Amino acid sequence: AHWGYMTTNGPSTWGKDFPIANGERQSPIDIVTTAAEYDSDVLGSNALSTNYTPESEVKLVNNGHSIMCQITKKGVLTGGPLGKDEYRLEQFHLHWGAEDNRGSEHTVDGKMYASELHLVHWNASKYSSFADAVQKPDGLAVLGIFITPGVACNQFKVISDNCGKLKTSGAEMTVDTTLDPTLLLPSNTSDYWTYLGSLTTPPLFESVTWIVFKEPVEYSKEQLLALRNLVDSDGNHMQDNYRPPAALKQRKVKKTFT
Ligand SMILES: C[C@@H](NC(=O)c1ccc(Cl)c(S(N)(=O)=O)c1)c1ccccc1O
Ligand SMILES: [Zn+2]
Repeated sequence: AHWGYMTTNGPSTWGKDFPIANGERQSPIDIVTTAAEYDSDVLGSNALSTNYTPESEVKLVNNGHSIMCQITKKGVLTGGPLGKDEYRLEQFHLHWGAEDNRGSEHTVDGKMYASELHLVHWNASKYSSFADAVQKPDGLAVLGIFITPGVACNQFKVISDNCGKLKTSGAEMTVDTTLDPTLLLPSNTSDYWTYLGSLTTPPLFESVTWIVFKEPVEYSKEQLLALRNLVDSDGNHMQDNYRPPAALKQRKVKKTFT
């Protein structure tokens, strides 16, 4: 049966088809803030920097597990734990709950946010494509942004306003409007946790340098409701499409703030 988030095919069953589910560097994790190590050279050497070109049209896909925006413009992430390597923005997507008290994949001292936005990048300094990079230990970098209910996020409107037209799995559409991924980031992009992990969805490859911002961004109740009305590949409401935290094992989480 296809993997998903239901009792019959959810995260606790993924190890059957994807044995790496019990690997040494799986994601997400619970971020224990007191155990994270301040690492000045992560901060010192060169600050994390994003240089995204705004999309001139927005390509949205209901991939049966999430709503995904495919990026066509050149967008570069570098610095911080990535050093000099340039990682190119490939897509972004989200994970969310059926209610506001759950939905994020990473947790902070056990606290779950209502949703989590993932901007997925691949190492264009070392590999030729996302597909080439996806299985390499330094192949991917993902920005994790916590979402909390509050005021509407204007830049996210192009996605939340079109969820109704992307109801079923496989639905795709191109919206003729601009979108600047920079405006999906929190205002403070200096304070983050970073650690070596994996894709949080099958095939769970251990190829991701995670960068999780401390500051959440706000989406309105209506924007969160729009996500919950999507339908997944089994015809159920796409809700609770988050993997719970995996074991930290022998890893250290670094932080850029004191
Ligand atoms: C659900 C979707 N997964 C991704 O596209 C995905 C890719 C890379 C990363 Cl790094 C992540 S994540 N969540 O770790 O940021 C998620 C998916 C998976 C398999 C087949 C089809 C499909 O659409
Ligand atoms: Zn994700």
